[in-house]
Amino acid sequence: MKKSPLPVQNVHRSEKNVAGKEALVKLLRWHFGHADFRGKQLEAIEAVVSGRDCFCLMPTGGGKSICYQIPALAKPGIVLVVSPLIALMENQVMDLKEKGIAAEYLSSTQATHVRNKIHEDLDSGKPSVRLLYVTPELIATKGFMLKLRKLHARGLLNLIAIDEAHCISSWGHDFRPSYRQLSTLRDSLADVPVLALTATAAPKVQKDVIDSLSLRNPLVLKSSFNRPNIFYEVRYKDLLDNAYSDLCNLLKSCGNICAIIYCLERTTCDDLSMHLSSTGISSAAYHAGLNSKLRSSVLDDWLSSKKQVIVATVAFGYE
Ligand SMILES: Nc1ncnc2c1ncn2[C@@H]1O[C@H](COP(=O)(O)OP(=O)(O)OP(=O)(O)O)[C@@H](O)[C@H]1O
Repeated sequence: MKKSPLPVQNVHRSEKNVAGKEALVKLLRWHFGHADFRGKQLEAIEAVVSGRDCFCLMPTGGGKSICYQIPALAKPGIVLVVSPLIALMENQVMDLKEKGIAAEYLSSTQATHVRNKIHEDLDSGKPSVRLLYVTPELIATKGFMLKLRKLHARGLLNLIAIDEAHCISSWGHDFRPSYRQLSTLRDSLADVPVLALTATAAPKVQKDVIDSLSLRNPLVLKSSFNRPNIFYEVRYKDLLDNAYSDLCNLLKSCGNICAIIYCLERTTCDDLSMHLSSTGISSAAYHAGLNSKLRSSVLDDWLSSKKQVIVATVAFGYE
């Protein structure tokens, strides 16, 4: 069943912080079913809803999306989300739509009629979309920037959220030249608050993100990277009689497993995967030496539990 948006108005006029918080928690519970905000989420949301720029460093899976999804529900207008991956945008938009939240993404992969419909909505007197996901490449086009300016002139642009903001920095591990173009957002849409989100902790990258996006007196939030639900154990390969058997025993002792084993080299992935399969653990290798069709079928098999273990290089996770 689709939920109708809660009629929360003036959350942004939260001189009384408590009332603002209550309304925001209500939105979180109603739309996402979470009991309360986690870590620095509320601080980030309150900052951007009040019009302040924010730089938010949170570990992977820390709950960054809520920091721009709740503001989209708390104020009339549109939140623009810049995201580096079309697959990521598709997933989030699908999830949001299932929750009854009006979200769309614009990408070159969409059919023309789908894109046209979104543009018609944006041009209409009262757009229904609350979250609009786009790639940095689209922001760099003159036509789309003009559209953003028009939305802004009509008072409809609430917030610009830049996901995976470290991609803007050439010091980062995922530098993406088109992210550099995002610096023009501040020139063209000067007073729209910007929320930069990343899980990359290097101080050089953080400074570069803040400078490149010309964030003004941003609230800088850094969450702890300690994940109490994750257990770490180090075993020294040199001290083991047979590292492969040790690994097999460990996997078998875990029962019904779903695992990723990272290796440094492609040949090790192939070799180890073959070894695991020979001992009855269903497994497949994943690395850049395999063509994209095969990689995606390995991924599907793992996601659908047809394969228990993926033995991968860092290619797994980048695509
Ligand atoms: N306040 C909350 N309470 C409970 N669960 C939450 C809360 N906020 C987010 N989550 C859940 O945490 C998970 C991770 O959230 P999300 O995908 O936004 O993280 P992320 O920081 O964007 O991760 P990534 O770095 O992978 O993009 C999701 O399953 C989400 O539903």
